[in-house]
Amino acid sequence: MKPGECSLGNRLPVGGNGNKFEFPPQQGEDPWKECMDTAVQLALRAGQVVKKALTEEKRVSTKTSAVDLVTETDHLVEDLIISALREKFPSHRFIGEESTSAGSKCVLTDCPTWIIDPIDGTCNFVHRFPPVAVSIGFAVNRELEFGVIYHCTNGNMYTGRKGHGAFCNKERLRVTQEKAIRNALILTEIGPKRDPETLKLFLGNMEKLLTFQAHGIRVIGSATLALCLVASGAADAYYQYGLHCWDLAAATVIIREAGGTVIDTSGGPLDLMSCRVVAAGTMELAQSIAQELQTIDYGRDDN
Ligand SMILES: O=P([O-])([O-])O[C@@H]1[C@@H](O)[C@H](O)[C@@H](O)[C@H](O)[C@@H]1O
Ligand SMILES: [Mg+2]
Ligand SMILES: [Mg+2]
Repeated sequence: MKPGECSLGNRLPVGGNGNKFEFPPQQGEDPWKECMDTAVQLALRAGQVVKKALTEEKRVSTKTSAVDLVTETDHLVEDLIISALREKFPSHRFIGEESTSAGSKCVLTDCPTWIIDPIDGTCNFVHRFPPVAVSIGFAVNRELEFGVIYHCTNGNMYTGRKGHGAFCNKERLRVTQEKAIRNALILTEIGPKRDPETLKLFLGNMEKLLTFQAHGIRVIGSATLALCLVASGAADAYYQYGLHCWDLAAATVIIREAGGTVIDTSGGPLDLMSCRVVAAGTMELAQSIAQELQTIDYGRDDN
């Protein structure tokens, strides 16, 4: 099988260029429902492991900087999730935060691909600060199909499936309709770089939005949970430089299915691998924020 090609086991793609994933239309079939149900069960199972480990002693290491933390639980949970999925869906592909950090290629092809952050908010996890999540996203033909984000300490299960809405547990999620920075509650995250130039740009972006009389800016330590708060209407927008595809994949589906928009900081379409994002309940607010931001270069996940 050549890179980018993938087989469905007993289901071969129909027509197309052999690389695209097309299913024969089958009445009532919902090709990815089984995958999403599996993701929810795995997020719950992984979330219990994280919750138990939160209060225990941890061995902490660092990755790209002194504040970019990782623990043995991040690795254990990612291995748990990927091994269970690989057993059930052997033809699928996987992008995991810790596998990527260990050298695996971070490449999105047309194949069904799972995009996993085993612990989002590892710094919070190390400090026993509650916002900690397991995030599982899923894409086919490079299109995000569904996202599952489990809040490990309060038990909220956020789900979103393309064309089927977004939920927190059983409650439907809807974004706000706020269009102006001056009335908005905005969330962001700091990212792992702490050099003086980056800090100047990060604080400058915050200062710019505050001079536009934003009601407030909040940093909670978990990009995925902050994006879920936008999807639930508890905040109006989110922006960040320095997050990754595994922070974005699941949450992007959830926000879109809650009626929100997720775009690039340039104001153009979202580029999942670009390590940057603006998300909001309305396109007007997303664009207003994007045009005020100074870019902080974090490279790309797929480089
Ligand atoms: O590493 P992790 O805890 O999964 O994810 C974290 C993100 O949620 C956060 O937005 C970012 O600022 C941190 O640098 C880190 O990437
Ligand atoms: Mg993580
Ligand atoms: Mg993360």
